[in-house]
Amino acid sequence: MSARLETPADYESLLAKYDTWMFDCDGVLWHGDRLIDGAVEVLSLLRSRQKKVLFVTNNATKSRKSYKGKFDQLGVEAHVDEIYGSAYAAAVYISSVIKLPKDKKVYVIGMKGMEEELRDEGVSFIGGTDPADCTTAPFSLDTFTPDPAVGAVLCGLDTAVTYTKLSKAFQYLTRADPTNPASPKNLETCAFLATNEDSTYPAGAGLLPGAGAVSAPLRYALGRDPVAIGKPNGQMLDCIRAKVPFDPARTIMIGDRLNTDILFGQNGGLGDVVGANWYYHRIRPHWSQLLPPSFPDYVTASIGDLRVVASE
Ligand SMILES: O=C(O)[C@H](O)[C@H](O)COP(=O)(O)O
Ligand SMILES: [Mg+2]
Repeated sequence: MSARLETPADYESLLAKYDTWMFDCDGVLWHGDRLIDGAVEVLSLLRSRQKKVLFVTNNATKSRKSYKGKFDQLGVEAHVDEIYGSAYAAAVYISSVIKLPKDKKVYVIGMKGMEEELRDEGVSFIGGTDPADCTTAPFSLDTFTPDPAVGAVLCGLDTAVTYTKLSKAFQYLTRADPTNPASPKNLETCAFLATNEDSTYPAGAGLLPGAGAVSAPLRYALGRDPVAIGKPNGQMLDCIRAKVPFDPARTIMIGDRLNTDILFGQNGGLGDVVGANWYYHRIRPHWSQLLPPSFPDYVTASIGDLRVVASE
């Protein structure tokens, strides 16, 4: 079971053990645009101790560059090569792992961040923030002409998700065999990808439906799950490793979700994982059946608690 971090000695022992500190963002560094108390001091303390600081977020609404803007706005020191989001990981996965042919496109259910990362990776896309897709007008198959170049659907957190977007994505994902959505022919013709599957995300005073809740209608209609690229998937760690050398045994992950952050740390063979701002998120039923409960090595109320070291 998890040990509670309490005394300066508890924190000093982690500082001695770990050179690289990976931080989840939503729910650990901030809630929406409200910074967690003490986050700035703790990050500068780690930098003063020559620690490598990395930010690893499943939030696909922003690109790494636009996240840098958010960090700047909040007065948090961060460099683009320290920031890894699921939009970036998904763009790299499409361009370098599944190697989507250059004449193919991605149909996007997502926001500007996903579009920026796909563009930066040279991946063509449609949908996303296109006003023709972000419409609440009724969707009609009679007037819809699918783009024959679409070879993948990528779904992430999209606060402007519409029935039109879901319907177009569903058409692309069942084009080869419309009578049997889950048929292997559909799988071969169009990849079903998700940046991440977080059921909720902490925004300001409470929780909102997360990326997993955006792709859920498609999962239900298709009768199959997407390939989820963000945490806990190792793809995120591969993206980091490609840019920043780190020793997993001397790396610690701090997160607020069992089935993404904690599992990501454990799957990646990281030294320890710490649950911060800790509340056991509801784990969607099918997760709890498929996965053994993963618990952090340590828990703390907030990353701000690490200040106890600085106050010595
Ligand atoms: O996509 C979502 O549901 C949220 O953006 C996600 O939960 C937040 O990502 P985090 O920074 O906690 O990994
Ligand atoms: Mg989080």
